[in-house]
Amino acid sequence: MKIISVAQMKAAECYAIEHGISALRLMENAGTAAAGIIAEIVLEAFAQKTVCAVVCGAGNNGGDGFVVARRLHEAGHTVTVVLAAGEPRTEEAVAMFRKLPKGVTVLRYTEDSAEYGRAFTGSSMLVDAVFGTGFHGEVEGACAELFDAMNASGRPIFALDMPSGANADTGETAAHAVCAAATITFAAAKQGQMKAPASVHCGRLLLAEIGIPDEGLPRDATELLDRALLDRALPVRTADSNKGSYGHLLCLCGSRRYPGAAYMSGMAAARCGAGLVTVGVPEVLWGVLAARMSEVMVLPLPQTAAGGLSLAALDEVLAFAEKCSCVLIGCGLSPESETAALVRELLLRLRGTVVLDADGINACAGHIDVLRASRADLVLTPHPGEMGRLCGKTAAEVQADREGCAVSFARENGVTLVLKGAGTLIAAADGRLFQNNTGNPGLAKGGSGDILAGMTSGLAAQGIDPVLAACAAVHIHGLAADRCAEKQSQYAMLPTDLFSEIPQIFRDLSR
Ligand SMILES: NC(=O)C1=CN([C@@H]2O[C@H](COP(=O)(O)OP(=O)(O)OC[C@H]3O[C@@H](n4cnc5c(N)ncnc54)[C@H](O)[C@@H]3O)[C@@H](O)[C@H]2O)[C@H](O)CC1
Ligand SMILES: [K+]
Repeated sequence: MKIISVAQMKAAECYAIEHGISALRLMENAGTAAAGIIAEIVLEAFAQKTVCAVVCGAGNNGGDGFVVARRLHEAGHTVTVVLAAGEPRTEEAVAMFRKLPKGVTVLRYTEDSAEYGRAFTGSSMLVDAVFGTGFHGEVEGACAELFDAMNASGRPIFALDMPSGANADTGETAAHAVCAAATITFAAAKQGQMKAPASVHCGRLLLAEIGIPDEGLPRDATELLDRALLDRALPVRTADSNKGSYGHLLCLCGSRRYPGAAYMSGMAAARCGAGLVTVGVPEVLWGVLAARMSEVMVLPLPQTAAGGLSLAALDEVLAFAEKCSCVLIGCGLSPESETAALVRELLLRLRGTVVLDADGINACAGHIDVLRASRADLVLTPHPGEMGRLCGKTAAEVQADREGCAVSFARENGVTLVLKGAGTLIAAADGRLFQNNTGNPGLAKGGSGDILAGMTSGLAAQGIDPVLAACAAVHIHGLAADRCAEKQSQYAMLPTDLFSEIPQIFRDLSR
Protein backbone atom coordinates (compact mmCIF):
# COMPACT_ATOMS: atom_id res chain seq x y z
CA MET A 1 0.00 0.00 0.00
CA LYS A 2 1.12 3.58 -0.67
CA ILE A 3 2.06 6.02 2.10
CA ILE A 4 0.61 9.50 1.57
CA SER A 5 -0.05 12.84 3.30
CA VAL A 6 -3.38 14.27 4.47
CA ALA A 7 -3.30 16.74 1.58
CA GLN A 8 -2.69 13.89 -0.89
CA MET A 9 -5.60 12.00 0.69
CA LYS A 10 -7.85 15.01 0.22
CA ALA A 11 -6.72 15.30 -3.41
CA ALA A 12 -7.45 11.62 -3.94
CA GLU A 13 -10.93 12.10 -2.46
CA CYS A 14 -11.52 15.03 -4.83
CA TYR A 15 -10.28 12.94 -7.75
CA ALA A 16 -12.74 10.18 -6.86
CA ILE A 17 -15.62 12.65 -6.52
CA GLU A 18 -14.72 14.24 -9.88
CA HIS A 19 -14.88 10.75 -11.35
CA GLY A 20 -18.38 10.01 -10.10
CA ILE A 21 -17.76 8.48 -6.68
CA SER A 22 -19.53 10.74 -4.18
CA ALA A 23 -18.19 11.56 -0.72
CA LEU A 24 -21.20 9.70 0.66
CA ARG A 25 -20.32 6.64 -1.41
CA LEU A 26 -16.71 6.85 -0.17
CA MET A 27 -17.98 7.00 3.41
CA GLU A 28 -20.32 4.06 2.83
CA ASN A 29 -17.44 2.11 1.30
CA ALA A 30 -15.11 3.02 4.16
CA GLY A 31 -17.52 2.04 6.91
CA THR A 32 -18.60 -1.14 5.16
CA ALA A 33 -15.02 -2.26 4.51
CA ALA A 34 -14.00 -1.45 8.07
CA ALA A 35 -16.99 -3.34 9.50
CA GLY A 36 -16.10 -6.35 7.37
CA ILE A 37 -12.52 -6.40 8.65
CA ILE A 38 -13.65 -5.95 12.25
CA ALA A 39 -16.31 -8.65 12.00
CA GLU A 40 -13.77 -11.08 10.53
CA ILE A 41 -11.20 -10.45 13.27
CA VAL A 42 -13.80 -10.41 16.01
CA LEU A 43 -15.50 -13.60 14.87
CA GLU A 44 -12.08 -15.28 14.75
CA ALA A 45 -11.31 -14.00 18.25
CA PHE A 46 -14.69 -14.42 19.92
CA ALA A 47 -16.31 -17.02 17.63
CA GLN A 48 -19.67 -15.38 18.34
CA LYS A 49 -21.61 -12.18 17.85
CA THR A 50 -20.36 -9.47 20.17
CA VAL A 51 -21.31 -6.30 21.91
CA CYS A 52 -19.44 -3.27 20.73
CA ALA A 53 -19.35 0.45 21.34
CA VAL A 54 -18.63 2.76 18.42
CA VAL A 55 -17.32 6.12 19.65
CA CYS A 56 -18.07 8.76 17.00
CA GLY A 57 -16.87 12.30 16.43
CA ALA A 58 -18.74 15.10 14.70
CA GLY A 59 -16.80 14.97 11.43
CA ASN A 60 -16.47 12.42 8.66
CA ASN A 61 -14.47 9.98 10.77
CA GLY A 62 -17.60 9.88 12.93
CA GLY A 63 -19.60 9.39 9.75
CA ASP A 64 -17.54 6.30 8.98
CA GLY A 65 -18.32 5.16 12.51
CA PHE A 66 -22.07 5.39 11.92
CA VAL A 67 -21.71 3.18 8.85
CA VAL A 68 -19.65 0.67 10.86
CA ALA A 69 -22.34 0.69 13.57
CA ARG A 70 -25.08 0.01 11.04
CA ARG A 71 -23.12 -2.76 9.30
CA LEU A 72 -22.18 -4.52 12.55
CA HIS A 73 -25.79 -4.28 13.72
CA GLU A 74 -26.97 -5.79 10.41
CA ALA A 75 -24.43 -8.60 10.96
CA GLY A 76 -26.10 -9.42 14.27
CA HIS A 77 -23.78 -7.68 16.73
CA THR A 78 -25.18 -5.57 19.60
CA VAL A 79 -24.04 -2.02 18.95
CA THR A 80 -23.97 1.17 21.02
CA VAL A 81 -22.92 4.50 19.49
CA VAL A 82 -21.34 7.06 21.81
CA LEU A 83 -21.36 10.64 20.49
CA ALA A 84 -18.04 12.00 21.75
CA ALA A 85 -18.27 15.51 20.33
CA GLY A 86 -21.96 16.28 20.16
CA GLU A 87 -24.20 15.93 17.14
CA PRO A 88 -22.64 15.14 13.72
CA ARG A 89 -21.70 18.30 11.85
CA THR A 90 -20.73 17.41 8.29
CA GLU A 91 -23.35 16.72 5.64
CA GLU A 92 -22.18 13.13 5.09
CA ALA A 93 -21.96 12.36 8.82
CA VAL A 94 -25.48 13.71 9.41
CA ALA A 95 -26.79 11.57 6.55
CA MET A 96 -25.19 8.43 7.97
CA PHE A 97 -26.32 9.24 11.49
CA ARG A 98 -29.91 9.39 10.24
CA LYS A 99 -29.48 5.93 8.70
CA LEU A 100 -28.65 4.32 12.05
CA PRO A 101 -31.13 1.48 12.67
CA LYS A 102 -33.49 1.73 15.64
CA GLY A 103 -31.75 -1.24 17.26
CA VAL A 104 -28.56 0.76 17.71
CA THR A 105 -28.39 2.52 21.09
CA VAL A 106 -27.13 6.11 20.95
CA LEU A 107 -25.47 7.63 24.01
CA ARG A 108 -24.77 11.34 24.07
CA TYR A 109 -21.72 12.17 26.12
CA THR A 110 -22.91 13.57 29.42
CA GLU A 111 -21.27 14.36 32.71
CA ASP A 112 -22.59 10.98 33.82
CA SER A 113 -19.53 8.96 32.85
CA ALA A 114 -20.98 5.86 34.46
CA GLU A 115 -23.34 5.42 31.50
CA TYR A 116 -20.74 5.36 28.74
CA GLY A 117 -18.28 3.62 31.06
CA ARG A 118 -20.79 0.78 31.23
CA ALA A 119 -21.03 0.86 27.44
CA PHE A 120 -17.29 0.26 27.27
CA THR A 121 -16.88 -2.39 29.95
CA GLY A 122 -20.03 -4.11 28.68
CA SER A 123 -18.47 -4.39 25.21
CA SER A 124 -16.12 -7.00 23.79
CA MET A 125 -14.43 -4.39 21.64
CA LEU A 126 -14.54 -0.67 20.87
CA VAL A 127 -14.41 1.26 17.60
CA ASP A 128 -12.65 4.63 17.58
CA ALA A 129 -14.36 6.87 15.03
CA VAL A 130 -13.76 10.26 16.66
CA PHE A 131 -10.86 11.80 14.76
CA GLY A 132 -9.19 10.70 11.53
CA THR A 133 -7.07 12.80 9.23
CA GLY A 134 -8.77 15.96 10.43
CA PHE A 135 -7.10 15.91 13.85
CA HIS A 136 -4.48 18.40 14.96
CA GLY A 137 -3.50 19.94 18.28
CA GLU A 138 -4.59 18.61 21.68
CA VAL A 139 -7.31 16.37 23.04
CA GLU A 140 -9.36 18.18 25.64
CA GLY A 141 -12.56 18.02 27.66
CA ALA A 142 -15.00 15.22 26.96
CA CYS A 143 -12.73 13.55 24.40
CA ALA A 144 -9.85 13.41 26.86
CA GLU A 145 -12.08 11.70 29.41
CA LEU A 146 -13.61 9.36 26.84
CA PHE A 147 -10.26 8.34 25.36
CA ASP A 148 -8.84 7.68 28.83
CA ALA A 149 -11.86 5.49 29.58
CA MET A 150 -11.47 3.66 26.26
CA ASN A 151 -7.76 3.05 26.83
CA ALA A 152 -8.44 1.92 30.41
CA SER A 153 -11.31 -0.38 29.44
CA GLY A 154 -8.95 -3.23 28.54
CA ARG A 155 -11.07 -3.84 25.42
CA PRO A 156 -9.41 -4.08 22.00
CA ILE A 157 -9.88 -0.81 20.10
CA PHE A 158 -10.24 -0.68 16.31
CA ALA A 159 -9.37 2.81 15.09
CA LEU A 160 -10.87 4.08 11.84
CA ASP A 161 -8.28 5.69 9.58
CA MET A 162 -6.19 7.01 12.48
CA PRO A 163 -6.11 6.45 16.25
CA SER A 164 -7.86 9.58 17.56
CA GLY A 165 -5.41 12.14 18.92
CA ALA A 166 -2.62 11.16 16.51
CA ASN A 167 -1.53 13.51 13.74
CA ALA A 168 -1.84 11.81 10.33
CA ASP A 169 1.10 13.76 8.85
CA THR A 170 3.62 14.22 11.65
CA GLY A 171 3.04 11.10 13.73
CA GLU A 172 2.78 13.22 16.88
CA THR A 173 0.23 12.17 19.46
CA ALA A 174 -1.61 14.38 21.91
CA ALA A 175 -1.98 13.42 25.55
CA HIS A 176 -4.94 11.03 25.99
CA ALA A 177 -4.59 9.77 22.38
CA VAL A 178 -6.30 6.46 21.73
CA CYS A 179 -4.09 3.33 21.81
CA ALA A 180 -5.55 0.99 19.19
CA ALA A 181 -5.05 -2.74 18.78
CA ALA A 182 -5.48 -2.18 15.05
CA THR A 183 -6.04 0.75 12.73
CA ILE A 184 -8.07 0.30 9.56
CA THR A 185 -6.76 2.97 7.23
CA PHE A 186 -8.63 4.04 4.10
CA ALA A 187 -7.21 3.89 0.56
CA ALA A 188 -3.57 4.33 1.60
CA ALA A 189 -1.33 4.44 4.68
CA LYS A 190 -0.78 7.93 6.11
CA GLN A 191 2.70 9.34 6.64
CA GLY A 192 2.03 9.84 10.35
CA GLN A 193 1.36 6.12 10.75
CA MET A 194 5.00 5.38 9.87
CA LYS A 195 6.43 7.50 12.68
CA ALA A 196 6.51 6.91 16.45
CA PRO A 197 4.57 7.55 18.62
CA ALA A 198 1.60 7.40 16.21
CA SER A 199 2.93 4.14 14.71
CA VAL A 200 2.71 2.60 18.18
CA HIS A 201 -0.79 3.98 18.81
CA CYS A 202 -1.95 2.46 15.51
CA GLY A 203 -1.28 -1.12 16.55
CA ARG A 204 -1.61 -3.43 13.55
CA LEU A 205 -2.13 -1.40 10.37
CA LEU A 206 -4.78 -2.76 7.98
CA LEU A 207 -5.78 -1.30 4.62
CA ALA A 208 -9.40 -0.87 3.51
CA GLU A 209 -9.97 -0.03 -0.15
CA ILE A 210 -12.80 2.49 -0.52
CA GLY A 211 -13.06 2.81 -4.29
CA ILE A 212 -10.54 5.56 -4.97
CA PRO A 213 -8.99 4.81 -8.39
CA ASP A 214 -5.23 4.09 -8.33
CA GLU A 215 -4.62 7.05 -10.60
CA GLY A 216 -6.10 9.24 -7.89
CA LEU A 217 -3.18 8.41 -5.61
CA PRO A 218 0.28 9.97 -6.13
CA ARG A 219 2.27 7.74 -8.53
CA ASP A 220 5.64 8.27 -6.85
CA ALA A 221 4.42 7.76 -3.29
CA THR A 222 6.49 5.56 -1.00
CA GLU A 223 5.12 2.02 -0.85
CA LEU A 224 4.59 0.32 2.52
CA LEU A 225 5.80 -3.29 2.57
CA ASP A 226 2.86 -5.60 3.14
CA ARG A 227 1.56 -9.08 2.46
CA ALA A 228 0.55 -8.13 -1.09
CA LEU A 229 4.13 -7.23 -1.90
CA LEU A 230 5.39 -10.53 -0.45
CA ASP A 231 2.89 -12.37 -2.66
CA ARG A 232 4.29 -10.44 -5.62
CA ALA A 233 7.91 -11.12 -4.72
CA LEU A 234 7.99 -14.77 -3.69
CA PRO A 235 7.86 -17.38 -6.48
CA VAL A 236 5.68 -20.44 -5.99
CA ARG A 237 7.86 -23.57 -5.73
CA THR A 238 6.68 -25.87 -8.50
CA ALA A 239 6.40 -29.63 -8.02
CA ASP A 240 8.98 -30.39 -10.72
CA SER A 241 11.63 -28.02 -9.33
CA ASN A 242 14.97 -29.08 -7.88
CA LYS A 243 17.68 -27.40 -5.83
CA GLY A 244 19.16 -25.96 -8.99
CA SER A 245 15.90 -24.08 -9.50
CA TYR A 246 16.60 -22.01 -6.43
CA GLY A 247 20.08 -20.77 -7.10
CA HIS A 248 23.44 -20.98 -5.42
CA LEU A 249 24.55 -18.26 -3.03
CA LEU A 250 28.17 -17.59 -2.13
CA CYS A 251 28.56 -15.73 1.20
CA LEU A 252 32.00 -14.15 1.63
CA CYS A 253 31.64 -13.53 5.33
CA GLY A 254 33.34 -14.12 8.65
CA SER A 255 36.81 -13.74 10.07
CA ARG A 256 38.70 -15.06 13.09
CA ARG A 257 37.06 -12.37 15.23
CA TYR A 258 33.57 -12.84 13.78
CA PRO A 259 32.93 -16.50 12.88
CA GLY A 260 29.26 -16.23 13.81
CA ALA A 261 28.55 -13.79 10.98
CA ALA A 262 29.29 -16.50 8.43
CA TYR A 263 27.04 -18.93 10.28
CA MET A 264 24.15 -16.47 10.65
CA SER A 265 24.22 -15.15 7.08
CA GLY A 266 24.58 -18.64 5.59
CA MET A 267 21.81 -20.19 7.67
CA ALA A 268 19.51 -17.22 7.07
CA ALA A 269 19.88 -17.70 3.32
CA ALA A 270 19.16 -21.41 3.63
CA ARG A 271 16.08 -20.71 5.76
CA CYS A 272 14.76 -18.42 3.00
CA GLY A 273 14.80 -21.14 0.41
CA ALA A 274 18.06 -20.78 -1.52
CA GLY A 275 18.83 -24.06 -3.30
CA LEU A 276 22.53 -24.13 -2.42
CA VAL A 277 24.48 -21.94 0.01
CA THR A 278 28.26 -21.83 0.37
CA VAL A 279 30.07 -19.66 2.88
CA GLY A 280 33.54 -18.66 1.65
CA VAL A 281 35.59 -18.04 4.78
CA PRO A 282 39.19 -17.64 5.94
CA GLU A 283 40.49 -21.21 6.23
CA VAL A 284 40.88 -20.81 10.01
CA LEU A 285 37.07 -20.96 10.25
CA TRP A 286 36.59 -24.05 8.11
CA GLY A 287 36.46 -26.59 10.96
CA VAL A 288 34.28 -24.45 13.23
CA LEU A 289 31.69 -23.80 10.55
CA ALA A 290 31.77 -27.25 8.97
CA ALA A 291 31.00 -28.69 12.40
CA ARG A 292 28.16 -26.24 12.94
CA MET A 293 26.38 -26.35 9.60
CA SER A 294 25.11 -29.31 7.61
CA GLU A 295 23.10 -27.80 4.77
CA VAL A 296 25.42 -24.85 4.20
CA MET A 297 28.71 -25.74 2.49
CA VAL A 298 32.03 -24.24 3.59
CA LEU A 299 34.72 -23.07 1.16
CA PRO A 300 38.06 -22.44 2.99
CA LEU A 301 39.92 -19.50 1.42
CA PRO A 302 43.39 -17.93 1.81
CA GLN A 303 43.58 -15.72 4.87
CA THR A 304 45.64 -12.87 6.25
CA ALA A 305 47.78 -13.21 9.35
CA ALA A 306 44.94 -11.62 11.34
CA GLY A 307 42.46 -14.22 10.12
CA GLY A 308 40.57 -12.22 7.52
CA LEU A 309 40.09 -12.98 3.80
CA SER A 310 43.26 -12.36 1.83
CA LEU A 311 43.69 -10.81 -1.63
CA ALA A 312 45.14 -14.20 -2.57
CA ALA A 313 41.56 -15.51 -2.51
CA LEU A 314 40.56 -13.35 -5.51
CA ASP A 315 40.92 -15.84 -8.37
CA GLU A 316 39.39 -18.74 -6.45
CA VAL A 317 36.39 -16.62 -5.46
CA LEU A 318 35.88 -15.35 -9.02
CA ALA A 319 36.01 -18.89 -10.36
CA PHE A 320 33.57 -20.16 -7.73
CA ALA A 321 31.22 -17.21 -8.25
CA GLU A 322 30.87 -18.16 -11.92
CA LYS A 323 28.44 -20.91 -10.87
CA CYS A 324 26.56 -18.79 -8.32
CA SER A 325 23.40 -16.73 -8.80
CA CYS A 326 24.22 -14.26 -6.01
CA VAL A 327 27.21 -13.27 -3.93
CA LEU A 328 26.97 -11.74 -0.44
CA ILE A 329 30.04 -9.85 0.74
CA GLY A 330 30.70 -8.35 4.10
CA CYS A 331 29.16 -9.83 7.23
CA GLY A 332 31.91 -10.09 9.84
CA LEU A 333 34.71 -9.62 7.29
CA SER A 334 36.73 -7.36 9.64
CA PRO A 335 38.10 -3.97 8.57
CA GLU A 336 41.58 -5.10 7.42
CA SER A 337 42.88 -3.06 4.51
CA GLU A 338 43.85 -6.18 2.53
CA THR A 339 40.34 -7.60 2.90
CA ALA A 340 38.89 -4.24 1.88
CA ALA A 341 41.09 -4.26 -1.21
CA LEU A 342 39.80 -7.73 -2.05
CA VAL A 343 36.20 -6.49 -1.71
CA ARG A 344 36.79 -3.59 -4.10
CA GLU A 345 38.51 -5.83 -6.64
CA LEU A 346 35.62 -8.29 -6.49
CA LEU A 347 33.10 -5.47 -7.02
CA LEU A 348 34.95 -4.49 -10.19
CA ARG A 349 35.03 -8.07 -11.50
CA LEU A 350 31.82 -9.79 -10.35
CA ARG A 351 28.62 -9.85 -12.41
CA GLY A 352 25.05 -10.68 -11.39
CA THR A 353 23.53 -9.78 -8.03
CA VAL A 354 25.93 -8.82 -5.26
CA VAL A 355 24.70 -7.95 -1.76
CA LEU A 356 27.07 -5.76 0.22
CA ASP A 357 26.82 -5.54 4.00
CA ALA A 358 28.84 -4.35 7.02
CA ASP A 359 32.61 -4.39 6.29
CA GLY A 360 31.84 -4.92 2.63
CA ILE A 361 30.17 -1.51 2.70
CA ASN A 362 32.93 0.02 4.80
CA ALA A 363 35.43 -1.14 2.15
CA CYS A 364 33.69 1.25 -0.25
CA ALA A 365 33.81 4.30 2.02
CA GLY A 366 35.95 6.78 0.12
CA HIS A 367 35.78 4.54 -2.96
CA ILE A 368 32.35 5.37 -4.33
CA ASP A 369 33.89 5.15 -7.82
CA VAL A 370 34.09 1.37 -7.32
CA LEU A 371 30.32 1.16 -6.78
CA ARG A 372 29.74 3.22 -9.91
CA ALA A 373 32.21 1.18 -11.98
CA SER A 374 30.84 -2.15 -10.81
CA ARG A 375 28.81 -4.05 -13.41
CA ALA A 376 27.11 -6.15 -10.74
CA ASP A 377 23.50 -5.61 -9.66
CA LEU A 378 24.36 -4.15 -6.25
CA VAL A 379 22.22 -4.23 -3.09
CA LEU A 380 23.71 -2.40 -0.11
CA THR A 381 22.31 -2.90 3.41
CA PRO A 382 23.87 -0.21 5.62
CA HIS A 383 22.80 0.89 9.06
CA PRO A 384 22.86 4.70 9.55
CA GLY A 385 26.53 4.68 10.68
CA GLU A 386 27.68 2.72 7.62
CA MET A 387 25.49 4.96 5.43
CA GLY A 388 27.17 8.00 6.94
CA ARG A 389 30.64 6.62 6.16
CA LEU A 390 29.51 5.94 2.58
CA CYS A 391 28.20 9.40 1.91
CA GLY A 392 30.45 11.48 4.17
CA LYS A 393 27.80 12.31 6.75
CA THR A 394 27.30 11.59 10.43
CA ALA A 395 24.75 8.97 11.43
CA ALA A 396 22.68 11.81 12.92
CA GLU A 397 22.66 13.63 9.58
CA VAL A 398 21.55 10.44 7.85
CA GLN A 399 18.77 9.96 10.40
CA ALA A 400 17.64 13.55 9.94
CA ASP A 401 16.89 12.87 6.29
CA ARG A 402 16.60 9.11 5.84
CA GLU A 403 14.47 9.21 2.72
CA GLY A 404 16.61 11.88 1.04
CA CYS A 405 19.84 10.01 1.76
CA ALA A 406 18.50 6.67 0.61
CA VAL A 407 16.79 7.90 -2.58
CA SER A 408 19.67 10.12 -3.72
CA PHE A 409 22.37 7.53 -3.00
CA ALA A 410 20.48 4.77 -4.83
CA ARG A 411 19.80 6.97 -7.85
CA GLU A 412 23.27 8.56 -8.05
CA ASN A 413 25.07 5.22 -7.75
CA GLY A 414 22.62 2.94 -9.58
CA VAL A 415 22.22 0.60 -6.63
CA THR A 416 19.45 -0.76 -4.38
CA LEU A 417 19.93 0.81 -0.97
CA VAL A 418 18.45 -0.73 2.19
CA LEU A 419 18.74 1.89 4.96
CA LYS A 420 18.19 -0.07 8.16
CA GLY A 421 16.68 1.25 11.38
CA ALA A 422 13.15 1.88 12.64
CA GLY A 423 11.07 2.02 9.45
CA THR A 424 13.73 0.48 7.19
CA LEU A 425 13.74 2.06 3.74
CA ILE A 426 14.47 0.30 0.44
CA ALA A 427 15.41 2.75 -2.33
CA ALA A 428 15.68 1.46 -5.90
CA ALA A 429 17.99 2.97 -8.52
CA ASP A 430 14.91 3.94 -10.58
CA GLY A 431 13.54 6.17 -7.81
CA ARG A 432 11.03 3.76 -6.24
CA LEU A 433 10.97 3.91 -2.43
CA PHE A 434 9.60 1.29 -0.04
CA GLN A 435 9.20 1.47 3.72
CA ASN A 436 8.84 -1.31 6.27
CA ASN A 437 6.83 -1.15 9.50
CA THR A 438 7.62 -4.55 11.01
CA GLY A 439 10.39 -5.22 13.52
CA ASN A 440 11.24 -3.78 16.91
CA PRO A 441 14.17 -2.66 19.11
CA GLY A 442 14.81 -6.31 20.04
CA LEU A 443 16.71 -6.39 16.73
CA ALA A 444 19.24 -3.88 18.07
CA LYS A 445 21.83 -6.60 18.68
CA GLY A 446 24.92 -7.86 16.87
CA GLY A 447 23.95 -10.46 14.30
CA SER A 448 20.57 -9.06 13.26
CA GLY A 449 22.17 -7.42 10.23
CA ASP A 450 24.02 -10.61 9.26
CA ILE A 451 20.69 -12.43 9.22
CA LEU A 452 18.99 -9.73 7.16
CA ALA A 453 21.85 -9.75 4.64
CA GLY A 454 21.65 -13.54 4.44
CA MET A 455 17.88 -13.43 3.92
CA THR A 456 18.18 -10.78 1.22
CA SER A 457 20.87 -12.77 -0.59
CA GLY A 458 19.06 -16.07 -0.11
CA LEU A 459 15.98 -14.67 -1.82
CA ALA A 460 17.93 -12.90 -4.57
CA ALA A 461 19.84 -16.14 -5.26
CA GLN A 462 16.49 -17.67 -6.27
CA GLY A 463 16.16 -15.23 -9.12
CA ILE A 464 13.83 -12.81 -7.31
CA ASP A 465 14.33 -9.24 -8.51
CA PRO A 466 16.94 -7.76 -6.10
CA VAL A 467 14.66 -4.85 -5.08
CA LEU A 468 11.77 -7.20 -4.28
CA ALA A 469 14.16 -9.64 -2.60
CA ALA A 470 15.35 -6.83 -0.31
CA CYS A 471 11.76 -5.75 0.41
CA ALA A 472 10.64 -9.29 1.19
CA ALA A 473 13.67 -9.99 3.38
CA VAL A 474 13.23 -6.76 5.36
CA HIS A 475 9.52 -7.43 5.91
CA ILE A 476 9.92 -11.09 6.89
CA HIS A 477 12.94 -10.28 9.09
CA GLY A 478 10.77 -7.77 10.96
CA LEU A 479 7.78 -10.12 11.21
CA ALA A 480 10.03 -12.84 12.66
CA ALA A 481 11.50 -10.34 15.11
CA ASP A 482 8.01 -9.28 16.22
CA ARG A 483 7.17 -12.92 16.93
CA CYS A 484 10.41 -13.31 18.91
CA ALA A 485 9.69 -10.15 20.93
CA GLU A 486 6.22 -11.49 21.74
CA LYS A 487 7.62 -14.81 22.98
CA GLN A 488 10.96 -13.84 24.48
CA SER A 489 10.79 -10.04 25.07
CA GLN A 490 12.84 -7.46 23.21
CA TYR A 491 15.57 -7.78 25.86
CA ALA A 492 16.10 -11.53 25.76
CA MET A 493 15.48 -12.37 22.09
CA LEU A 494 18.57 -13.25 20.08
CA PRO A 495 19.06 -12.77 16.33
CA THR A 496 19.37 -16.55 15.86
CA ASP A 497 15.92 -16.93 17.45
CA LEU A 498 14.58 -15.55 14.17
CA PHE A 499 15.49 -18.87 12.53
CA SER A 500 12.70 -20.63 14.42
CA GLU A 501 10.10 -18.03 13.42
CA ILE A 502 10.86 -17.74 9.70
CA PRO A 503 9.32 -21.12 8.78
CA GLN A 504 5.94 -20.15 10.27
CA ILE A 505 5.94 -16.91 8.29
CA PHE A 506 6.60 -18.73 5.02
CA ARG A 507 3.96 -21.28 6.01
CA ASP A 508 1.44 -18.48 6.55
CA LEU A 509 2.35 -17.23 3.09
CA SER A 510 1.63 -20.78 1.90
CA ARG A 511 4.64 -20.69 -0.36
N1 LIG B 1 -10.48 11.38 2.49
C1 LIG B 1 -11.28 10.37 2.11
O1 LIG B 1 -11.17 9.83 1.02
C2 LIG B 1 -12.31 9.91 3.06
C3 LIG B 1 -12.34 10.38 4.38
N2 LIG B 1 -13.28 9.95 5.22
C4 LIG B 1 -13.18 10.07 6.65
O2 LIG B 1 -13.07 11.43 6.93
C5 LIG B 1 -12.07 11.62 7.91
C6 LIG B 1 -11.62 13.04 7.90
O3 LIG B 1 -12.81 13.73 8.25
P1 LIG B 1 -12.79 15.25 8.74
O4 LIG B 1 -14.21 15.63 8.88
O5 LIG B 1 -11.90 16.03 7.86
O6 LIG B 1 -12.08 15.26 10.18
P2 LIG B 1 -12.14 14.22 11.34
O7 LIG B 1 -13.41 13.44 11.27
O8 LIG B 1 -10.86 13.51 11.33
O9 LIG B 1 -12.20 15.18 12.65
C7 LIG B 1 -13.45 15.71 13.00
C8 LIG B 1 -13.31 17.16 13.34
O10 LIG B 1 -12.61 17.28 14.55
C9 LIG B 1 -12.16 18.62 14.66
N3 LIG B 1 -10.88 18.58 15.32
C10 LIG B 1 -9.64 18.49 14.78
N4 LIG B 1 -8.70 18.51 15.75
C11 LIG B 1 -9.36 18.61 16.93
C12 LIG B 1 -8.94 18.68 18.29
N5 LIG B 1 -7.63 18.67 18.62
N6 LIG B 1 -9.89 18.76 19.25
C13 LIG B 1 -11.21 18.79 18.92
N7 LIG B 1 -11.69 18.73 17.63
C14 LIG B 1 -10.75 18.65 16.66
C15 LIG B 1 -12.05 19.16 13.24
O11 LIG B 1 -12.94 20.23 13.08
C16 LIG B 1 -12.48 17.98 12.38
O12 LIG B 1 -13.29 18.36 11.31
C17 LIG B 1 -11.04 10.61 7.52
O13 LIG B 1 -10.13 10.32 8.54
C18 LIG B 1 -11.93 9.40 7.19
O14 LIG B 1 -12.23 8.70 8.37
C19 LIG B 1 -14.46 9.40 4.58
O15 LIG B 1 -15.45 9.02 5.35
C20 LIG B 1 -13.98 8.26 3.71
C21 LIG B 1 -13.23 8.88 2.56
K1 LIG C 1 -10.31 7.39 14.50
